[in-house]
Amino acid sequence: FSQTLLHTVVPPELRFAFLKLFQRLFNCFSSYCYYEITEIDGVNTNELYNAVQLYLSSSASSTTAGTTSSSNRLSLTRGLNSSAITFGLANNDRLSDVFNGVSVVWEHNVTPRQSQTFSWRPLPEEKRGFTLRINKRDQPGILEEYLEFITNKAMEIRRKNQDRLLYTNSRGGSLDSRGHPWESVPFKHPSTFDTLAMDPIKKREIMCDLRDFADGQAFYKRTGRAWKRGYLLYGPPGTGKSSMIAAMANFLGYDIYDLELTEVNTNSELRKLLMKTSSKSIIVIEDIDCSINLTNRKKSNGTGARNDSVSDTRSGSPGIPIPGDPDNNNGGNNSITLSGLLNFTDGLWSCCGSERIFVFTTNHIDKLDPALLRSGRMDMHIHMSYCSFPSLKILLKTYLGCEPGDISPDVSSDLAAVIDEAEMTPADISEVLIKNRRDNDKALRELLEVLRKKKSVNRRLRRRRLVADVEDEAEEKRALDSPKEGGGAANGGGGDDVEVNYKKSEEEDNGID
Ligand SMILES: Nc1ncnc2c1ncn2[C@@H]1O[C@H](COP(=O)(O)OP(=O)(O)OP(=O)(O)O)[C@@H](O)[C@H]1O
Ligand SMILES: [Mg+2]
Repeated sequence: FSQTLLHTVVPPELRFAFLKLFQRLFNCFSSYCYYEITEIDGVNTNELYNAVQLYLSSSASSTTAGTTSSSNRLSLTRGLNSSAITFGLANNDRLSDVFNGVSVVWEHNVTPRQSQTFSWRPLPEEKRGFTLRINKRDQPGILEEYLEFITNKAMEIRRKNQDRLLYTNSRGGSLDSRGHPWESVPFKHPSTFDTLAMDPIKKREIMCDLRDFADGQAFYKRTGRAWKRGYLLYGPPGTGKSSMIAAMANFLGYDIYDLELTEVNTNSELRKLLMKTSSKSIIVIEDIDCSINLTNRKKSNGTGARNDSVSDTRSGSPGIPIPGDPDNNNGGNNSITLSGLLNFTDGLWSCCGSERIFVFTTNHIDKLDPALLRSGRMDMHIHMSYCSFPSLKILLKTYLGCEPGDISPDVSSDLAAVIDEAEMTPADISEVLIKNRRDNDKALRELLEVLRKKKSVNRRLRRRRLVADVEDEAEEKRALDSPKEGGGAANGGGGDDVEVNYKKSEEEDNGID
């Protein structure tokens, strides 16, 4: 009505000035402030617009129950790499929100773009934006805090909606068209802490540790520590180390960077890879003992003068330069070193992002340099062990749907009696269960049989090892005593030992089997 009046009464040349005056008057008497957040800011996409859209989508989805939206028409979208559908305000719809006790109103404005002005990239046909209305008396205190809250919330929603990504550096040092050294695929591993077979107490401890880490921003800031954490997973093949990493990523909603160390040529390449990782991610180096030679940090450049206090003195392995050694400048080396790796996890560069978890896995913890194992470097050492009875119960539930009450007490106690000595990995046991998953009784029978067989094989092996050890010991004694008189007595003693141990273990075996 006002516009029609304006057009009829005011001559065209005065209209603009009149409109401005009217707006000023309106602003003087209005008790609200209005903020425009447009989709395109000049030629760039306005990140704040996307954040507001996502934030309002979470409120809008709850308005289907009719709480704050002024209409019941919502737009639905599904983004790239996302399995979730987001709700949004439809064109020119309004939504009220309350933050820290202050009410605000959002309006989504969509108007056709009038004429296609010159631009380096095609602009959308519609002009989109949000208008935020805040009461003038509330505005000074709330605005900044509210927008930061929206940005953080949007990030959280984006992470929750977006499928995890699995990155790899398997292209070697080459970069993709965007100059990125990592390649990514959607990460769809279904392993979770529910399906992971391990001691429930240990599992809860790990989950609490991860939760504390993810919620610990204030703690890490207060204590002056970099917001990162290291886990070393060790144990025989097939005990669930990789499954644990997938479960961690799914639990926290983090991406995974699977670092193939054999594809990295230099320390600086390693640093570049680190710089290109994002926050909220798990950086994984699998089978770290096989990736590079990480054993000896003794000087290798021929001088032999200096020995690092944490070095492993095993002989035979080629040396790795010592960090900070003036004779041995790592920066110029064209190979990756242990010090480079330690800087990667621990040094100043490791803090170029935040909220990151480092996970190393190995089948042979004894092969690792003590420097890697030192506390503070790998914060938690997690032993993935052979299947125990509590772990077996989880596998039976996952694969056969058997609750503990579904298994007869006899079978249950038979399984409990053999499982530890059978030393079977969860991977081996799951194979037996998968094969017989259509018939629970058959699966349990076969499992018991396999476990018993494995147990007696283990016993025989142990017995043989014991005999061999005692014989070796006796042999050594004989060699030492041979120049002296009376060596025969020592020999005789050693021989008796063998006999006694042999008999004892045979009796044990017969008794149980
Ligand atoms: N603890 C476990 N809980 C549930 N499933 C497991 C567990 N351990 C192994 N599995 C099963 O066995 C398969 C192999 O396990 P996984 O790859 O996690 O073992 P790993 O310890 O990483 O072995 P490797 O040392 O050879 O890399 C998985 O697909 C998984 O289904
Ligand atoms: Mg693995």
